[in-house]
Amino acid sequence: MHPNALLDLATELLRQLLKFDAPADSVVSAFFRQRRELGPRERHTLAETAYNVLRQRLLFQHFAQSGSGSLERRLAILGWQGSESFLRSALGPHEQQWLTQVQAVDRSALPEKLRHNLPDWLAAPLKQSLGDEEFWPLVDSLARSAPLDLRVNLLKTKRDAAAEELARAGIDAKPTPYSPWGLRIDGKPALNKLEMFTRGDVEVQDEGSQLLAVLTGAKRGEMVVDFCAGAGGKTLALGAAMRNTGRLYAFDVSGHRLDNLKPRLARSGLSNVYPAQIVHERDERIKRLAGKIDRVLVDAPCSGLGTLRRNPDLKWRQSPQAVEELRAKQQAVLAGAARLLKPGGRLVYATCSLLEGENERIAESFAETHPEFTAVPAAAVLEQGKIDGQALTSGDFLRLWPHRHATDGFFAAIWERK
Ligand SMILES: C[S@@+](CC[C@H](N)C(=O)[O-])C[C@H]1O[C@@H](n2cnc3c(N)ncnc32)[C@H](O)[C@@H]1O
Repeated sequence: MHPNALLDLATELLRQLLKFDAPADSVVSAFFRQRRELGPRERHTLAETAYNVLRQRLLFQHFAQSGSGSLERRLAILGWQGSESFLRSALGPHEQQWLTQVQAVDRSALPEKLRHNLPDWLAAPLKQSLGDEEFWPLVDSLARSAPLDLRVNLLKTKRDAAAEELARAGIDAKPTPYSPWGLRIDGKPALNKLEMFTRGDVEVQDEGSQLLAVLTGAKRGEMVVDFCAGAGGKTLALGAAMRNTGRLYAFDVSGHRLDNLKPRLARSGLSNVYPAQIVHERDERIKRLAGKIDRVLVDAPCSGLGTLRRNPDLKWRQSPQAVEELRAKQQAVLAGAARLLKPGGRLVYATCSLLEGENERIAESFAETHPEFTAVPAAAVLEQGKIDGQALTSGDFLRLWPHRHATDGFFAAIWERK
């Protein structure tokens, strides 16, 4: 494609994304669906450029105050992720000069806000949690894209065998450092055409997500509920850990999300999963199962800020008000789900948020109002599975950070019903 045409497309894509009226990944997918003529390299350049702008929006908006042309074109030039000579061949002489000037700016001398590219309401609590020194490594990790992790379906194959099959397809996969089921891949090869993927031997799943299933500890023959199952990433991991026995209920209020579980379930070979749409956390179905369940995972609706490497738009689409609303929901969902457990049963509350407000504070308030539950240290549970619990926890809780663990940000708290 001609450089001018590709730069125009990047400009148009940014125009759509910067409205922030839908998640970036769905905007990008819809944009590509309408332009089937685009090849893989062009798609890669467009998507990476757009995500780079979302990641460094404050810095690029600052630079874009100078220059000419539409704001989105200036941002596309600043965030360009293809070859520089290709980009430059699309630029007029003024744009060339402007880009050279901007590239020469010493970024380390810029104000903090232009270096961390976070809204104030988010930067402040993160600094508070991590301290000034560790805040910057987090910022660096959020500026990069995430690796691609796979969970090997042990019902169908072994981790070594899956890695060998990937190697035969020219894909280098290494065991993940903590999850016993994980493989990590560099880059983003198209996996969904591989036979091992359509056969259900592997699923794409961040190592952190896999560890939530490890913490739930579902066993053969048990009654287990995945309370916020969504498209079932964790359901599939739980079902495999149960060796396709017992009963695993996959609840969610969103029928649409549960629909996305169905093809994954078909690939997985699992027959112990019962997906069901519930109306809310006080649904009749929950009442009927109260006191009967061995393990409940509450993968709560949250701000998703732990996934900023993959979803950098969230820092611009979330707000303190939205987080407050989520906190109320999280408390209600956790309290509703807790009623399911039988004595001795295990409850896991998890989020993919980095914020203490959605994590430690929710766990603490649950503990205060639910004396019938005893806290279980996450490190102890991980160590039973021969995983380095100390490295992954803070106090009683699992606390995963992109810069420390190369996973998305995750939190989990565990209790046992007395
Ligand atoms: C973090 S997502 C779950 C992701 C999923 N567990 C996975 O691994 O792919 C949170 C889910 O909670 C669901 N949800 C929101 N309110 C709920 C409620 N009151 N009861 C059950 N699920 C709820 C949302 O529809 C969403 O799918």
